[in-house]
Amino acid sequence: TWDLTSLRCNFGSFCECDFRPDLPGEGPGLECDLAQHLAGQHLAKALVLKLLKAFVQDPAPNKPLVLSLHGWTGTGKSYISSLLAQYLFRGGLRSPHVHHFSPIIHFPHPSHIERYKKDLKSWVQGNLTACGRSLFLFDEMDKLPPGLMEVLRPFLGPSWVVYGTNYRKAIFIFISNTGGEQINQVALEAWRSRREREEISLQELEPIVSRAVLDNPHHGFWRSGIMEERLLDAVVPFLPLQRHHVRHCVLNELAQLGLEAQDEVVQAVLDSTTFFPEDEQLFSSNGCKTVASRITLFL
Ligand SMILES: Nc1ncnc2c1ncn2[C@@H]1O[C@H](COP(=O)(O)OP(=O)(O)OP(=O)(O)O)[C@@H](O)[C@H]1O
Repeated sequence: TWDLTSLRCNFGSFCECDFRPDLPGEGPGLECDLAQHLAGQHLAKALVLKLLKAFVQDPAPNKPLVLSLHGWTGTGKSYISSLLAQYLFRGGLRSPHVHHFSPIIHFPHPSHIERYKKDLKSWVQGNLTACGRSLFLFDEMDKLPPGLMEVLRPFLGPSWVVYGTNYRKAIFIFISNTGGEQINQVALEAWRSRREREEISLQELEPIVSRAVLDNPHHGFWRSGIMEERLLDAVVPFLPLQRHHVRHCVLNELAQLGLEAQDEVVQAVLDSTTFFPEDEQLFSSNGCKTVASRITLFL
């Protein structure tokens, strides 16, 4: 049987599939959701919104949008990615045009690297042929078998157009903890010298994070040429979360459960959170990662 959508998709570069971007600042939309719910990430929020708006408004982008998210555990990298999927694609993470790769699930055996390479390449190519507006999410980039990511390089640049499908409309997001310790150090030094957290700039973090990636042989970009050829549109740093950010996460979670903010619950979650460094007790050891599960203990 003929599927009309895929027929249109195969023959036209206009195919937008499930792509329904909803980004603007007023009313519901990604910007509003991030403003309300994303705690403590002024750089990531501004950068992602700016790049995404420009990309989505461009009917013929000259390369795919390629973002690499970096930061300590539980600081919102997966969270922002799932919101992005939700506000770009009907069905969000469950849309058939949103593809999520996790090393443990998809690439568990380093000895199968050649097969993974072949499969990944044909998977990306096949899906981009079906829909130029696809989102590819790669989690835990620092746990991938070495060499795998080099098959993606041709898809991330400006010149990959095949069979009338515009490969340059895709979005690639890469997530890792690489650079997290370095970002934490900058945030700690800022705090120690009484600088506002919001004064920390991308210009100061970007080279530090890029260096950490280039120096990490376990990161998927290692020797892939992706960094060297400047195929990333942005390195997006996530700052470590402080006590008041964790509090924000607790309030988000309670609202999500349809519950009023209860001081005892907020306090109990904060009391059970561990902070570092030892002396200052400033940043949450696992960000907001275990907030949801701990809340249920105190309700
Ligand atoms: N900055 C934040 N603002 C609001 N909520 C957050 C933030 N960071 C984390 N959370 C909450 O904590 C949960 C876990 O965070 P998330 O999975 O995004 O962490 P991560 O940065 O991807 O961590 P990891 O590096 O361990 O994968 C999210 O689903 C979200 O509910």
